[in-house]
Amino acid sequence: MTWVLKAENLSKDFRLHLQGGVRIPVLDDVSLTVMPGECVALAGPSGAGKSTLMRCLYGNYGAGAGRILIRHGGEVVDLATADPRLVRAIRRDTLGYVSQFLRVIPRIGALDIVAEPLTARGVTPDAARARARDLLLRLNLPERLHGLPPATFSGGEQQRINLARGFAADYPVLLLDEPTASLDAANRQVVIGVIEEAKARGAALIGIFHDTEVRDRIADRIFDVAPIQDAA
Ligand SMILES: Nc1ncnc2c1ncn2[C@@H]1O[C@H](COP(=O)(O)OP(=O)(O)OP(=O)(O)O)[C@@H](O)[C@H]1O
Repeated sequence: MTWVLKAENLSKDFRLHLQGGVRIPVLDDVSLTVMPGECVALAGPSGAGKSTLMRCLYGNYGAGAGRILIRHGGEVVDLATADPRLVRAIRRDTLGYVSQFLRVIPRIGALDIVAEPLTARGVTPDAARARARDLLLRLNLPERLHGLPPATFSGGEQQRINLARGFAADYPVLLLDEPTASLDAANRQVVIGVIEEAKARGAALIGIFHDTEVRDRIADRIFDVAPIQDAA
């Protein structure tokens, strides 16, 4: 079997222009290879750079050095240097990201927010909504909420909509940022089940899981993100 995502010698600094250009080194020579069907948990103390690494892997932050290779449509692409149109195509077809907080779109109902990654790929609206409905119900989001814009939903409801959106489209690679942070025990179990199914179909998952019970259940290995002063 061959890898689906490979970060090679990744480095990332932040430069604080409002503070006289102070440089904050966060990632230094990080290399990580992820296989299909594998779940890698990013670990390390607060401030070590886990979220920064995730954002680099999604192409949100440019890397100061290194490559982020991803298999996309039979080709290997370097996300760190890909042009924005290709990055959009990768995010549509190959690389999903479940962030901690839902980005609410005014006036769009929960069902359509979840169905959108599928319709973006050309799935018919009816089929996309049917899949979205199934996932929302499985995540205990009652039907009466499906048509409503989620701006006023609780934190846990919004997180479940985000999860349904992330898992609707069967991405080959999925990034998960604390996917169970706002959930009760019953919903955590549902999410563990959804994640296990994604792994079984061959999805590669990279996540930050502060919830150790969830991490122990689903992670195949831990990848330590070392604070830079310790790594030196
Ligand atoms: N946009 C930014 N500009 C400047 N510094 C940043 C930025 N984002 C993160 N940092 C700094 O980078 C370091 C790593 O932050 P990051 O959020 O990646 O850590 P983390 O390991 O995810 O922490 P936590 O577990 O607390 O969420 C921190 O020192 C943080 O202050």
